[in-house]
Amino acid sequence: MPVIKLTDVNVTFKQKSRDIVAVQNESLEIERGDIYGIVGYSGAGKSTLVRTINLLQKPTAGSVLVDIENNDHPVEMTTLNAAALRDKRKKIGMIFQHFNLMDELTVFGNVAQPLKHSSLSRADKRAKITELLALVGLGDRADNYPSQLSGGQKQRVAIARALANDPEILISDEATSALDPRTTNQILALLKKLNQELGLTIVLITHEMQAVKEIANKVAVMENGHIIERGSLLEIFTNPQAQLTKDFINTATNREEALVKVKELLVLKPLAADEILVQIDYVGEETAQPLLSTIFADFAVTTNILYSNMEILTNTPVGTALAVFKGDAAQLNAVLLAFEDHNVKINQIEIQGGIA
Ligand SMILES: Nc1ncnc2c1ncn2[C@@H]1O[C@H](COP(=O)(O)OP(=O)(O)OP(=O)(O)O)[C@@H](O)[C@H]1O
Repeated sequence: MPVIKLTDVNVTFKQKSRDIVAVQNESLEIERGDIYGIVGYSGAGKSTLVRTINLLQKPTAGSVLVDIENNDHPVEMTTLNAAALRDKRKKIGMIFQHFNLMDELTVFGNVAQPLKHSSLSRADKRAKITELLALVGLGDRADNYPSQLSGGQKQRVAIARALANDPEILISDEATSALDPRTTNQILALLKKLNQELGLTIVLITHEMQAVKEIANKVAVMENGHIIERGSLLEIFTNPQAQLTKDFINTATNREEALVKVKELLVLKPLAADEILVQIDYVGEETAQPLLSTIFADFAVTTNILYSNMEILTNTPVGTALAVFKGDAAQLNAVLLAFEDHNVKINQIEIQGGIA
């Protein structure tokens, strides 16, 4: 049983002049322990869809099942009364782009907020807050005020606050969008640690595919209120279908940029008649590298690698290389077939103004 199951969720905002359909009959299942990235440009409907999970946004239609207790008895959130909903929401923490801390409270006071009505004793609350601050790396900042903290530290306070009631699910709504790249990576690393150590399910709303690539194991891409593509991180990165998905991936890798540069280079210094430019895409280190290392011995084809990049996505190496192969036509053809036989994607790339 997934921990979150949205079915045919529709959210329509009634405006004076027209209705805005922010989410159009979308369904989404999130498994316990997932870090599920929801990617899309501003206005795609990401926040609206995800906010239906804790009913911060009431769907116009559809079902929102959440199985917080992990007992295969999910709760239909849309049917809960106010008290029951408050109770469930405690188990769904949230963090935001602008942290939403209370400036007049100390770090300790901010993290204490969600525990105001908890049945814990004063001493237990204090111990809990101290433990949470240590967990997010702010053990020595309890008495500071938000104005004394950097953006990354503020987000850590917000994370500690979101964890105060031991949630099962954490919704991160553009939580790293206001941070610089280094701080972003630190916050993402913290989220990953919480996912691994606490078993926290994380829903990561973002317009940055880079963030998704760092920590998510699943991805949904949204556009105009629809999920236009979804899958494992590996599937989405290695075999994107929609143009929008491809665009997002290009922003998170420098593949496209490398190709443009290599093409420019080869216009200036054209390929010889016995040379071809190829793009090699592979998944898993056992695939392309052994082939590349024996091309000369096997086919008398020489290789000049102009660009090569490998990333680890959910523990699997995913690589791209741009290379010039040089040899006689029959041998070049044999090389291309050998790569395909080993499930390595290889494409010959045409160079405008050159012979390829
Ligand atoms: N309370 C609201 N009233 C009216 N329209 C709304 C409301 N909330 C969102 N919308 C509209 O719904 C659409 C989806 O917005 P949503 O915030 O879900 O997008 P998003 O993908 O999360 O983008 P962003 O990252 O900019 O918030 C937009 O057209 C937005 O203007």
